[in-house]
Amino acid sequence: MTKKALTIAGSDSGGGAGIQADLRTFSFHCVHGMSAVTCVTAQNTQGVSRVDALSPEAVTAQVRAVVTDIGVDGTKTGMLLNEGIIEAVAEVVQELGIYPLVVDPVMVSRTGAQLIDDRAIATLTSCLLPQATILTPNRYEAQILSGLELNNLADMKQAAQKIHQLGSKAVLVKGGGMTGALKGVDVWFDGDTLTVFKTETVATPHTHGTGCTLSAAIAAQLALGASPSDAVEQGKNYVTQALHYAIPLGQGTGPVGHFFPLLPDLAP
Ligand SMILES: Nc1ncnc2c1ncn2[C@@H]1O[C@H](COP(=O)(O)OP(=O)(O)O)[C@@H](O)[C@H]1O
Ligand SMILES: Cc1ncc(COP(=O)(O)OP(=O)(O)O)c(N)n1
Repeated sequence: MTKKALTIAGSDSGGGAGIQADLRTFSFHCVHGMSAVTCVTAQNTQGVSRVDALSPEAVTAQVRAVVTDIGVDGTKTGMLLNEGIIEAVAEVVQELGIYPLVVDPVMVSRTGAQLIDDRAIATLTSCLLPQATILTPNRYEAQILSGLELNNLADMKQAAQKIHQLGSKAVLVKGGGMTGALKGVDVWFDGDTLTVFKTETVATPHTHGTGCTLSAAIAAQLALGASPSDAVEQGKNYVTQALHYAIPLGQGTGPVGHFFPLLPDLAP
């Protein structure tokens, strides 16, 4: 039977991140992909120039429409943008019980710029994080959530354990924003086991969409029935492959190659 996955996230007009990356990732995994759009970004490989939010009601209407008719085997959230959308998403997730749930707490860009305001961060932390099967903060998001500075592996491990206390079942602190040998090293904590997930560091400047792609791949694996830690391991392998086939589009940071078996290897 066809498995179904839902992304609740923003649109990236450049096609590298957001719902565009999520739906490609779901397709790669042969999972039927559905979307509830939260906001529309005017974005390319060089950055985001404008963001328009949908109303919270428009977001939850999309979720209800697909859940009540088609059903959902795995859900992920991405860019939720503001307090109203976060509150509405947290409520509808709980009401409809659309778990397993991967929460990618999109708050800070790769360059360290804060994308949502402090009230939205507080609401995300109190309402949505405790519902997450797996929470996937990047380096900067993990710094905000843990109150720690992340400079080495010991810091990442400590942050994962501290963030776990916020209530998610498991936490994956992602290392794409770390430097040197730690770039691409992720740390997992589920309240019991502390695991370091490492593939290899891919030497490409074209890393746009890695976080969205990873959380979508994990949601797809969960929808297919994988355990949370197996879903992360598979998802990480997928992102690493997609990075090897990253596509040098535009003037800035190009997207990862979601359909790498069909693509030429363009890595330097
Ligand atoms: N250059 C790289 N080589 C290998 N893995 C990477 C690289 N950059 C990012 N990753 C991996 O991509 C995934 C997404 O992490 P990250 O880029 O930190 O997230 P975000 O896009 O949310 O900032 C993680 O598994 C991370 O380790
Ligand atoms: C619409 C939208 N959602 C999320 C992001 C962030 O993408 P992500 O894969 O987490 O990471 P970067 O590509 O920004 O490193 C986005 N840019 N747009």
